[in-house]
Amino acid sequence: MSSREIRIATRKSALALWQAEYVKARLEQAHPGLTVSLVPMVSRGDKLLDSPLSKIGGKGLFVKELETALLENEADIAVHSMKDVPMDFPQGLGLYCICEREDPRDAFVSNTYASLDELPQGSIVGTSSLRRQAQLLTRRPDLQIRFLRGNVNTRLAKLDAGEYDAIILAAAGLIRLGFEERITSAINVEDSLPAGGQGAVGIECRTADLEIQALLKPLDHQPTEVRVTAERALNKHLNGGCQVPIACYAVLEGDNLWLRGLVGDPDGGLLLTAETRGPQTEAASLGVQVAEELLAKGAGAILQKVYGEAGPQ
Ligand SMILES: NCc1[nH]cc(CCC(=O)O)c1CC(=O)O
Repeated sequence: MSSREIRIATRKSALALWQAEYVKARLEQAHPGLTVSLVPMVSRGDKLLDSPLSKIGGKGLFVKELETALLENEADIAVHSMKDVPMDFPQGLGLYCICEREDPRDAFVSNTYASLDELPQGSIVGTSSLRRQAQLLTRRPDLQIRFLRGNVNTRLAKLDAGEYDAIILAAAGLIRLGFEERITSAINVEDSLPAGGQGAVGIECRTADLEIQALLKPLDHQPTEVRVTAERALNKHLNGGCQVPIACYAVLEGDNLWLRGLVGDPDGGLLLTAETRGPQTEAASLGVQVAEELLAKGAGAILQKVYGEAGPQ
């Protein structure tokens, strides 16, 4: 079995390559003698880095090429940031492994100010996440949110060029790429509830490839999988992806899961929240439950407004 080669389809961004190398190292460590190689490819999302993703078809753009490579047997597994993985998989593919979660929080990064609270009135903050924007503007209606996209290195370079007073990034991406010291302050989940799956890496492969699925088993992290399952169930019920103002975050309390969800108006001023606690064996239904509560509070109207502008993913 270990004489088999595993080919990892990956995007070429620094973070994607880091994640693919991480999975390669973990697989080689778990299975001495196994050969693991990287198959780097350019996704449509990477070619369109400067346009608002919400206007060019959503996050799915980053995974489609990788999935095609799996289906055409040009690669065996694809490594993804869980927060970018669409809820549904093409026929013949599925998610078979979720690795241990890195810090799930959003990070405040500034060369001038120590924290969100210290930003002067009217400061310019870079993010292109409607989820971050909705939460920031609700807390600080005075801030000016400016569009910021590109990979992690590009975003930091734009901050350093003086285009923004501060930017918000996922702490996990910064930590993985060795930029932990650029995190000026991590933002409490109470102040910026993360995106579903943020900080977790997942592995997709062919449903029929039981041999690969067995090889992936040692990389699976059960607590992370349970948490991300609840978060993704919430997102799925709201038809959401990363490019919608939906946040959700689950933590384990013994055998119980505590799931918090939020839908916010990107223009600020309105954050709908809901939460529940229940047995971790019910992760998916807890997600649906919180999503239903958000809908009952009026989340549908906010999402309709966003989808109306961008189209559902
Ligand atoms: N949206 C892009 C993206 N996808 C995953 C990460 C970071 C790491 C992660 O969440 O695993 C990022 C960058 C960011 O949001 O700052």
